[in-house]
Amino acid sequence: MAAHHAPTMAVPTDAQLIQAQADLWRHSLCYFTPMALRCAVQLGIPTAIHRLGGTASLSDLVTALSLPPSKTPYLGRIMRLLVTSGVLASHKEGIYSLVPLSYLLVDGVFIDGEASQVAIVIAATSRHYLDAALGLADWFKKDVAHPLPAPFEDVHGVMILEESMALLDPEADKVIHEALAAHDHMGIGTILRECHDLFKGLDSLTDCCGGDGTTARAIVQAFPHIKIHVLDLPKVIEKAPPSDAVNYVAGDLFHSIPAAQAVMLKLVLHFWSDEDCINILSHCKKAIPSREAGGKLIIIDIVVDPSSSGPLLETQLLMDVLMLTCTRGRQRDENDWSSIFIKAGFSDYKIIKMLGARGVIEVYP
Ligand SMILES: C[S@@+](CC[C@H](N)C(=O)[O-])C[C@H]1O[C@@H](n2cnc3c(N)ncnc32)[C@H](O)[C@@H]1O
Ligand SMILES: COc1c(-c2ccc(O)c(O)c2)oc2cc(O)cc(O)c2c1=O
Repeated sequence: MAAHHAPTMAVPTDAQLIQAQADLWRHSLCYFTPMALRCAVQLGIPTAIHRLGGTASLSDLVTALSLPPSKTPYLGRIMRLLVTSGVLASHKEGIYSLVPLSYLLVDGVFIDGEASQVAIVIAATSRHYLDAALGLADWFKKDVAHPLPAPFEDVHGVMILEESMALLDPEADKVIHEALAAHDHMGIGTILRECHDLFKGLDSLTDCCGGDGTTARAIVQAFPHIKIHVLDLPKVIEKAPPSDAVNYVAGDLFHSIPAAQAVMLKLVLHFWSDEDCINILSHCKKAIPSREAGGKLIIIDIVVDPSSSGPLLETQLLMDVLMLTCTRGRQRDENDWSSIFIKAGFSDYKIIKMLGARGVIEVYP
């Protein structure tokens, strides 16, 4: 006879049902917020508000953006959603202004030498990402052999950031690379200001997977005596802007990492599986001297704080599901980090600072 289990939850009250229905609508429809954001960015609304002196009415925007005046009330409805979700501000009815988030979406605004973050919005709301996310349930049902392809690969037949993506859809590939650069480049200025001691006393540093050297050039500008090697794939190094300040090395981090007093992995490990990370970290260990000689790894990556709550944790978890959907990597909490450091042969680590969703970690041999 089947066992009867007591219901785990009492039947909701009418008040709870009314609230639950509203919450369900919000959870099912909240994807319209990024869609409204995409629409605003594609129309150029943040740039128009900035050029209009920081505030704009609906009719100012319609004129500045050459939209048909008949669309004014519809634009007002999109703007209302963007104000409610904190993307724009409206201190006076019908007058809109920028907040720091929308300031990041103004054309021609440079923060720490980096251009706007528009590409992040365009890539994250693009058909390729949405198709991959729509394929999640099918992906879960498939029992695929190791290495497990990400849903993005499952749906599109190529891994994100893989060269063949450019053959499949050159425009999408360009947007994804621009999003990667926008995501990764922003923040080195803050790191240099907030974690000055991180690089103090170093005579050499390898920026492992340092891309086109943007981060390395910022570090060497602040610490001119540090000799910096930038390791990345040959196709990336070939296109890097020439610089006397950094030594570009075309190679593969799974094979060899240029020796230095410290090796930095900034926004690299979240792309890779635990197994790959342990392999990468073991190579890094061979590239640095002992702790006594000042050897260390510098890891800048998300450190999920499961004990926190609110928008920061939600951001970290959304970034984790982005990684699940598009890569073979994941975002890690302190226990996850500690476990891969130990498995790669390191003796100790210290989380130097949390900068928003990201953490700055020193790892010692
Ligand atoms: C997420 S980006 C790193 C961002 C960069 N550290 C920064 O802070 O701007 C990842 C980089 O890893 C590089 N990469 C991927 N596979 C690699 C490999 N096997 N060896 C070396 N570099 C690799 C990519 O070309 C890309 O530039
Ligand atoms: C291109 O992928 C996107 C990343 C990303 C992927 C892999 C990495 O190793 C990274 O360091 C970054 O990150 C973001 C972050 C966003 O907020 C929005 C995005 O669209 C993306 C990417 O598309």
